[in-house]
Amino acid sequence: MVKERLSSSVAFGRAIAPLLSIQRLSRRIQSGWIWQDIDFEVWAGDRIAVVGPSGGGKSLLLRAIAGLDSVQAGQIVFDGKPLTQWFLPRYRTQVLYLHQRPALLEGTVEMNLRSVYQFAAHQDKTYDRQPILNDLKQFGRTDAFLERPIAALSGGEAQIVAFLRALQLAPDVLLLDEPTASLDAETATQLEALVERWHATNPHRAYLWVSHDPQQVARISDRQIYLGKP
Ligand SMILES: Nc1ncnc2c1ncn2[C@@H]1O[C@H](COP(=O)(O)OP(=O)(O)OP(=O)(O)O)[C@@H](O)[C@H]1O
Repeated sequence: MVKERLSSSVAFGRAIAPLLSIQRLSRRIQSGWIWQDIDFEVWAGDRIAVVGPSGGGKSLLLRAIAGLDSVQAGQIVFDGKPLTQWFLPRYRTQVLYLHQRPALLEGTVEMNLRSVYQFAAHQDKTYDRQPILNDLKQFGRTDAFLERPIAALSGGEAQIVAFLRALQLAPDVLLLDEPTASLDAETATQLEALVERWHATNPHRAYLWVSHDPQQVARISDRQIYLGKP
């Protein structure tokens, strides 16, 4: 069962076409349908929370939108073009999924930040240290943090690195899967601020954010997509 709650603030000043259109999307696993006939649109500027009980299929929805899992019916249209017609690595630079427990490579923080530029999909971009240093300041960290080995990072620090690695690529849409679930309140607030800054920098941007925390949902979203039993 999917319900969409719209706040009154999202109806005005919109672009003429949605960034993402989710059309009659359905996902089945061995035990049956997780969700069926999901329909909604993501417009430039949207801040959407994906909410509902555990097992409702929130992660599976984000993974499907990211093109990481296949679906049994329906389609996803991004920028006017069905996902099936997108070169997936290119699509995933623009619609970017962030795991709850991000995978980082062995080596230093900076090696991880640089590593994404090796991929063909990012070859039109170059690593820029200064904005990263500015962002790190927000987390109370200096240049020395870039030299830290990944193996020595806390879970929260690893999440910060994953965010910086993703945001430096300037995606259009972020798919955030409980990104602050394992963080202390201060780091969670800082990460929220980082996402808000990324979002506010360009009116073309939007995000879907899975959260179980009603207070966070109120802070970070204008609309909610509910997945689960009615
Ligand atoms: N790859 C998979 N194969 C089969 N079943 C899966 C797979 N991934 C998830 N599931 C099942 O699908 C259901 C929905 O999983 P999902 O992780 O999307 O839920 P969720 O709403 O994100 O839950 P939570 O809030 O606890 O993170 C769960 O019952 C889960 O066990």
